[in-house]
Amino acid sequence: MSQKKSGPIDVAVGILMKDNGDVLLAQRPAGKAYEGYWEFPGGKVEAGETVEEALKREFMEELGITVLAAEPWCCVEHVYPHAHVRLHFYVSHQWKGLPQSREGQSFSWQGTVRVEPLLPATVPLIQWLDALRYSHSTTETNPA
Ligand SMILES: Nc1nc2c([nH]c(=O)n2[C@H]2C[C@H](O)[C@@H](COP(=O)(O)OP(=O)(O)OP(=O)(O)O)O2)c(=O)[nH]1
Repeated sequence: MSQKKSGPIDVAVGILMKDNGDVLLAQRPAGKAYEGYWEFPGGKVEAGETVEEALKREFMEELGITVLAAEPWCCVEHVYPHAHVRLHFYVSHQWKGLPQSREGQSFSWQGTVRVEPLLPATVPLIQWLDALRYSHSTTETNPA
């Protein structure tokens, strides 16, 4: 008999932020729930992985990017018709590589976020981003 995991599914989500405050968004590919919606890149944490390991794996798989450092930012739970998710948002100012579309998705660097629709659980995060932008020191170097 197959066993279904009860409780929320953990998802690692990364916000790459340039020194000018732009953040990278991705469009969900065809065939996934909420296809065509915009989100921050990331994906489900697999068994035996930490959230940070999942984040690094997803960024390499989806974008070909090496995340060099990322800070946990906030955690949001949301119940969709398809899943109950617990989203672990990380912010990274340090990464290596340029985003490549390895799974056919579109990407966009956004200052004021204008892409839509956004995944419902991600919408509130957009307002909170401004606080982050203003708190980040602009003295750090950004390789991307
Ligand atoms: N990556 C990401 N997922 C989000 C965000 N907001 C949000 O509600 N989610 C939800 C949508 C999905 O239900 C879940 C992510 O699961 P997913 O199916 O995209 O993950 P995955 O890439 O591991 O996909 P798969 O291997 O199962 O195909 O988290 C967000 O900003 N980024």
